[in-house]
Amino acid sequence: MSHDTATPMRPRRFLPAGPLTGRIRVPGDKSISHRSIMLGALAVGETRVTGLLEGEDVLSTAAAMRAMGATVERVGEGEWRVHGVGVGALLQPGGPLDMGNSGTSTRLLMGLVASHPIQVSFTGDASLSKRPMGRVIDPLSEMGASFEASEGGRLPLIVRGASPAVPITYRLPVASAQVKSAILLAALNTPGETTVIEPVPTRDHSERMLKGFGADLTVNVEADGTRVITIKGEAELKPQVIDVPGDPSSAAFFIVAALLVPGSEVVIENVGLNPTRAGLVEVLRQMGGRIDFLDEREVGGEPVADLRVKHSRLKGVAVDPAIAPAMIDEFPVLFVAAALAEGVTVASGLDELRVKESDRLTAMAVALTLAGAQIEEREDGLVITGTGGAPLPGMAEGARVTTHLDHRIAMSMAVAGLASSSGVGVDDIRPIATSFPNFEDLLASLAG
Ligand SMILES: O=C(O)C1=C[C@@H](OP(=O)(O)O)[C@@H](O)[C@H](O)C1
Ligand SMILES: C=C(OP(=O)(O)O)C(=O)O
Repeated sequence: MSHDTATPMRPRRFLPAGPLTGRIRVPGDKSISHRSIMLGALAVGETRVTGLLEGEDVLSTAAAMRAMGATVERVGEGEWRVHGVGVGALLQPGGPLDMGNSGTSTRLLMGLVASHPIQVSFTGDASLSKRPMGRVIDPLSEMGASFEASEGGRLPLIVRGASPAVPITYRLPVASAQVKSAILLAALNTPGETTVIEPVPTRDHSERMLKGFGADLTVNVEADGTRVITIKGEAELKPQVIDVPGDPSSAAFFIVAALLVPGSEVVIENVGLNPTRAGLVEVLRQMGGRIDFLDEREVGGEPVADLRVKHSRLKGVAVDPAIAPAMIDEFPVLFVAAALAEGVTVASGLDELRVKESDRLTAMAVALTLAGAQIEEREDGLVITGTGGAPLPGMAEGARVTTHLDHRIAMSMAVAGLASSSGVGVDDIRPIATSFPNFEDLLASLAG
């Protein structure tokens, strides 16, 4: 769904809150939800999914897989059934695929299409149309696919799949799970063995799920931590039953809100804690955040726990750049936590944040400054001097921060509003529905 034309902007002011208390459950993990539908659509037979995130990004993936021949049906809240067409049997869609705001849908589906004998045109909203696709065009071209992209390798673009595609060995030049996954998905319908070399580990849901669906995939970790992922092509995927764990990237907003608002104590149930995703909790604990894991268990092949979070006095830290991939989507809300900590937080090595739904370094530097925080923007990160626990001043009535069609900026600044003296105005909360449709309801339930 595209926000730029479909409905008018929805501004909202987020006011200071009293203690946040209670138990909540956040929606299913967005990365795992996308992959459940894509892999289900390639398996022959019925894949059953519970806990699927019904956000706009995942609905874009569902619509695209339907357009390419799969049956993708909602049978209840978060409960979906997918009947796949089989690897190699995707159909040419009748028209362009609208990817809305979703980078994951676009890049992973470009990979799938690249090794099928079809031609597909991809479009997206104003935010997605600014994001770089060259990073997937390069390896997929080596595999034999051809592309007609807009200037700078951007959407709208056309992919012409290769049949047969050519297996490659590719060393990732950027730490990106989307690029890795695009190549692995293309490899499913490519004869021979395709190898992706990952010098810096990124989220490994594709590897876990491809193995779960029966693909022949191996991961070797070298002495320096480099991961070498090899997958055999012309795979036959078997349908699965998948229970999607709660999204740690969505839980992040409530973790930080509970840490910042005095008197808060919140339990967030069923949060995915895959080590390639759990960086935020580690950094917040280093800052002095009181976050306990209750009832640690496994859901859908992923580690999960209930998180108990209590208001805490946070201290600034130098964030180790090596942890960035394990919390890449959580930096905007970490910056909010840092703005109320005691002392200075330095976050660096974050060039990738400039090519997300917005330039998240500039967007957060500008927004937090408007809310009264002390921020220095650097080329690859931010330096934030915290208030020492005092609320942010907030903003005058009628003033609004710009979210640039970026859900994570909107939700991060909502949290800043709760932890402010006079509230924070957000210019547009529509994008929140891309990843977290019931964010406002859960916030209201905790604020009593
Ligand atoms: O593979 C995925 O599901 C994702 C990978 C990350 O993107 P990059 O691969 O661009 O880092 C992340 O930011 C995005 O929200 C989801
Ligand atoms: C970067 C994100 O998503 P995507 O790349 O799928 O648009 C995100 O959800 O923060």
